[in-house]
Amino acid sequence: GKHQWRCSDVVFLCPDQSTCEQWVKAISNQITLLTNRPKRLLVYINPIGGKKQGKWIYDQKVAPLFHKACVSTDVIVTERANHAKEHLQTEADLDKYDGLVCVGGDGMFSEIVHGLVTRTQNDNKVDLNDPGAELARPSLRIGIIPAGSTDCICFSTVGTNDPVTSALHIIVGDSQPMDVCSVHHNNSFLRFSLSLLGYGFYGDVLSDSERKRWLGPARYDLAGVKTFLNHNYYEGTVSFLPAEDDVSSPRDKLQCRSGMCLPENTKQLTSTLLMPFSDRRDGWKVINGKFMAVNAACMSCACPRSPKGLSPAAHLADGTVDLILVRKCSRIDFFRHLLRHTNKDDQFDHVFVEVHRVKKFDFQPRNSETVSLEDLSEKSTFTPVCPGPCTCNCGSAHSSWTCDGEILPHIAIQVSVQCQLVHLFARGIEETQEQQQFVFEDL
Ligand SMILES: Nc1ncnc2c1ncn2[C@@H]1O[C@H](COP(=O)(O)OP(=O)(O)OP(=O)(O)O)[C@@H](O)[C@H]1O
Ligand SMILES: CCCCCCCCCCCCC/C=C/[C@@H](O)[C@H](CO)NC(=O)CCCCC
Ligand SMILES: [Ca+2]
Repeated sequence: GKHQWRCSDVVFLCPDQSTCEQWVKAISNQITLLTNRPKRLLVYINPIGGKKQGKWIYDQKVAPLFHKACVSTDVIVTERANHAKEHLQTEADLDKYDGLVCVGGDGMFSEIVHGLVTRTQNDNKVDLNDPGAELARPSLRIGIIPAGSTDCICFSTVGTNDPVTSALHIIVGDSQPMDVCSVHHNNSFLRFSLSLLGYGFYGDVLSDSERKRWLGPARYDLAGVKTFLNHNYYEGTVSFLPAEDDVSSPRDKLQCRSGMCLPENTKQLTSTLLMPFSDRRDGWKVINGKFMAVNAACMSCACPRSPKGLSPAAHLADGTVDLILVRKCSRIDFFRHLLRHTNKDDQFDHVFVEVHRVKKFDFQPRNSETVSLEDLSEKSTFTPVCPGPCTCNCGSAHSSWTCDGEILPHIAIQVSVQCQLVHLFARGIEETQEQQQFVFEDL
């Protein structure tokens, strides 16, 4: 139930020893033929993510299953932030392995992706700072054993945050491609975004929650309430290149399910993404405004706190990102909007919310071409939305971007979807027949 997988024993009875040996041999031979199954894995464990249970979860729930399935492992328990990323980037002998395993949350998974993708670009002499470069795809798949606070990437790709389920998807060698957004500031690469890139509300929640890391997962709730009460809005310009196919839309209520987002279903998308960089302004749309939040979700961002996610119909590997613009509104309206993330109501059905399915977008804060966080820390260059005392709670002129839980050092950014850049040991969220029927009736 609820997308959870469990191990089950099957007992075969046979009349004599030699038949038994024949069966064992035949079964082993068949398993060897399953080339999708990984045999050697490199495992990174973040011992301090989430409730600090990463090591325990791996040792108690995952390692015994790998052992049973004859999957050999090298395990690295990280000693500091960026340990896993640097190890992958420079040291790890990747030819020895069939895949990587990340035991931790979204932040740890982001480290692994950054390490692996950077290593792949270096090996292929691709310049990450060039926003128009075609990135090389890593050959190793990544498995996520959820042990963080939000674990939204695991939840959105498997349907549950359960270490045993994730371990079994790794063992059977599932494969799910995944879109990644690259984020640049002018011609310098900042980061990849794998789940939520958020300015305004989520940027403020994350900035505040980083100061409360000692609180564990509860830090997000406390920072969320504080940010909600501050009720800040921010001015800026969003320019975007809409995804031109009209077959899908962020409001079509068609959730991404197992088998939908596979390379064979989305071949045409990868080719349209490789347009020359110089043509990039054709077909772009520009929106100026005062925003409570500018969010970009390249997958649904479903998590236990919001089971249908930030953009329920976003697809895992369709080469697009859903850009959600929440304009300045009253506190009660914003509360209604937030609340709809937690129930079945449509969070986009408000006059102050619009959502676009896009391939690329830029954000430029008002009154600034090159604002960086260093600039913001200097009072002299600080430009408030409302000069002098005001009653609008504008607080400060600029928010910051959160990128999978990390704060970006720049506010003016350019974002571009890298279609199916990485592959996970997952198969997307599986659906029961009743659930399919329900979606059909809804449509
Ligand atoms: N040994 C370590 N000591 C300190 N920090 C670490 C260590 N290993 C990894 N990290 C950092 O910890 C950060 C948070 O980890 P992780 O994502 O696993 O947990 P979380 O923040 O609780 O969960 P989530 O990202 O799902 O909210 C990561 O960004 C990672 O860079
Ligand atoms: C009235 C009730 C209001 C409830 C509103 C709930 C809305 C929840 C949407 C959550 C979307 C999470 C997307 C995941 C982002 C992760 O990459 C990031 C790092 O782990 N976590 C957060 O940003 C943590 C973000 C936490 C935000 C509160
Ligand atoms: Ca997508």
